[in-house]
Amino acid sequence: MEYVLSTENLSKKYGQYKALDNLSMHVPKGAIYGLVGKNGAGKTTLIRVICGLQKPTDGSYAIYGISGADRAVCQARRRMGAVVETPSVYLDMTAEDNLKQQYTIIGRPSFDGIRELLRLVGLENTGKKKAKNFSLGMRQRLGIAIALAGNPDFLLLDEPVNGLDPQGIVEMRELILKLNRERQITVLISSHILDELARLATHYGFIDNGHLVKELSAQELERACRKCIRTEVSDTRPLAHVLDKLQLEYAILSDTQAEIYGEVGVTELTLLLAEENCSVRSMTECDENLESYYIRLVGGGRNEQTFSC
Ligand SMILES: Nc1ncnc2c1ncn2[C@@H]1O[C@H](COP(=O)(O)OP(=O)(O)OP(=O)(O)O)[C@@H](O)[C@H]1O
Repeated sequence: MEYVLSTENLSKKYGQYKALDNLSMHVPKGAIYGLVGKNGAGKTTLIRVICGLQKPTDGSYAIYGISGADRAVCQARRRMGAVVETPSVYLDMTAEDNLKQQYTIIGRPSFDGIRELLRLVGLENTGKKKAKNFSLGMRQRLGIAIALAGNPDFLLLDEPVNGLDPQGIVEMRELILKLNRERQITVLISSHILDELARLATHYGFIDNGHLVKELSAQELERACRKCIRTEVSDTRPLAHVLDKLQLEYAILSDTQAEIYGEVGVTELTLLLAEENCSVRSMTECDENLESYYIRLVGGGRNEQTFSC
């Protein structure tokens, strides 16, 4: 698999405090990678290191396969755009003038493409309105337009929906999806708003105390969060027989334990098992979502409801 960004045991210390602790992650090309972590987990620090705003204390990272320690990483960074913390927007300028300013800073030879960029982020009708009079959502989208000025194919967004109203959140989501699907831009989004990430992300990295606790694709997460009934019986052989008859999907975990997927009629199953002289010791419904999965990973309980049999 081709990775736009990979890190290997990346560490960043502030004095004795480890903001990043042996963090290893991999962002595949074309992904929308959700970097999930609570406040202070190290998300912004990671993005700042990748952007070259801070030096790592230890470990390594590579952008498009080019090591962060290599001089050529500056070239690789030209393919990156980022909005870190608050977007860097000139508040006394219009959206168009902000983009002209950015074009000049990065040395683009003409202002061609600015109208298109404004259209892309939904700011084409803001005319003479200055950025200081924009809503937070408009300012965020202007920040993204500025980050897109250099035509990057990798975009890093630090908490892009923080503080946005529901309308702003929907607009941001549509913009990110459009950039990813229509312009093939790989996106890394840091967030702790899990519901929103779940609508976008194709891959996830869960960060806690500066360490990447788990990395997986959306499909793998879906499988891990699959609704199931965890069942303990006297013997899983008759259970398997009954489940085959009922055409239910299942996984045998041990001689006495199994997971059953899909809609299970608990009473019917218990009666059929009784006919096979198989007794049910317990049935536990497991129904996870991104939030409960995350809480289980970084400590806390699992979303479970137990039926006593
Ligand atoms: N310049 C700094 N000096 C000392 N400590 C810092 C510095 N920058 C960040 N930290 C600490 O490093 C830890 C990680 O901070 P970071 O901003 O990366 O977290 P985060 O996951 O982005 O959190 P949030 O969601 O609140 O922005 C925090 O405990 C923070 O206090």
